[in-house]
Amino acid sequence: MSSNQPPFGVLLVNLGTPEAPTAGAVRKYLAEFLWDPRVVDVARPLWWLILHGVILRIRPARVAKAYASVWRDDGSPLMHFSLQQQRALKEALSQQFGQDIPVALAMTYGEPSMEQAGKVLRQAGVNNMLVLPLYPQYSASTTAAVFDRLAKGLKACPHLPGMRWINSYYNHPLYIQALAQSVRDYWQAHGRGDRLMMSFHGIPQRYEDNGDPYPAQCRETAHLLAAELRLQPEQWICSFQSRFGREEWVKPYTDFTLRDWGQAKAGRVDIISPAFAVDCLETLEELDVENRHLYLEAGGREYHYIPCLNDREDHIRMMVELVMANTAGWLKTE
Ligand SMILES: C=CC1=C(C)c2cc3[nH]c(cc4nc(cc5[nH]c(cc1n2)c(C)c5CCC(=O)O)C(CCC(=O)O)=C4C)c(C)c3C=C
Ligand SMILES: [Fe+2]
Ligand SMILES: [Fe+2]
Repeated sequence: MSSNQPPFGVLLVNLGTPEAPTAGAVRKYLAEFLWDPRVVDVARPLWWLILHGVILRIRPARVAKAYASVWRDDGSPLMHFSLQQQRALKEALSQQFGQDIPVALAMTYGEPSMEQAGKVLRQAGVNNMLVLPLYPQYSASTTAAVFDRLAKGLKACPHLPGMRWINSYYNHPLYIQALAQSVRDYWQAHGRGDRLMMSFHGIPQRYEDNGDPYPAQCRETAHLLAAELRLQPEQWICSFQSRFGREEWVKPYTDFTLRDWGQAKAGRVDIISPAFAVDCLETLEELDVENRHLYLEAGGREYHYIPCLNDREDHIRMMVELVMANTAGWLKTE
């Protein structure tokens, strides 16, 4: 290993997002994302007909409008905050290790692709790579899809780097503490609600029945966060959002619960979404706009959305700890 060669590099991976808030770009994104059997497991010929014959003809125009309402200068919120996170982690790791640690960002669907990120790491001289999927809770539909896409991206690589992999961090003490601190910070600035809703992206109930541990890990994150905040059982709920299609998804549903609470004239609800490492369409549009209207129109009094951890210092600190714990033996001095 030459003296300026880094001991390892980090590959951060998130889901992917359209390149523009237009129907065409959203169609391209959804066509790739929703064709992955890890995401939708319906038999291929039937799913091809439904996807191309129905969904991709109708959904992109509606979803593009939602993206347009939250779009940023440098892309969608998911892209904007992921880039911020990548820069912050690189900076923090370089300070921690006293040398430059390359950190590349890839998306499972779209760009930057695994191939592009791999090139960045290769050019930086990386021989050992830690893969950190940005999903606190493991799901076959997200984390395993990263693995599939990474393997595909490495097919043409003659000399694979040493590789390690972080499967999940749903119960990591620093992750729970960062979530709790973000809630406390929010309460400090905006007052405190009567109930805290912890709303996670859902998956079909069938996926859990077939062994996907994601909902159980979400429930565990929620319990740990409630305990950290010393909440009583009636002060919090773990729910699931972002349903897609007609089959049953894991329950309770965020939107149905908010409607019921609104109709029961519940007071102030605070909502946080701990399944997402960064804010995205599903938080800034679905939770902060759509579900806010739903709750207030049903009769609820006040609704507050608490942002994702994004590039908060305690979030980045947790990532540094994850990296340190998973790169033992890769440092020159060890
Ligand atoms: C069967 C469909 C879907 C499954 C299963 C699913 C699981 C899942 N998704 C995330 C994280 C994100 N999903 C996002 C958007 C999104 N998700 C689906 C469908 C499924 N997700 C769709 C169709 C969309 C696109 C928007 C829409 O058409 O409604 C996003 C946001 C992307 C962005 O650009 O902002 C994220 C992030 C998780 C964590 C998860 C299961 C664990
Ligand atoms: Fe999703
Ligand atoms: Fe959504």
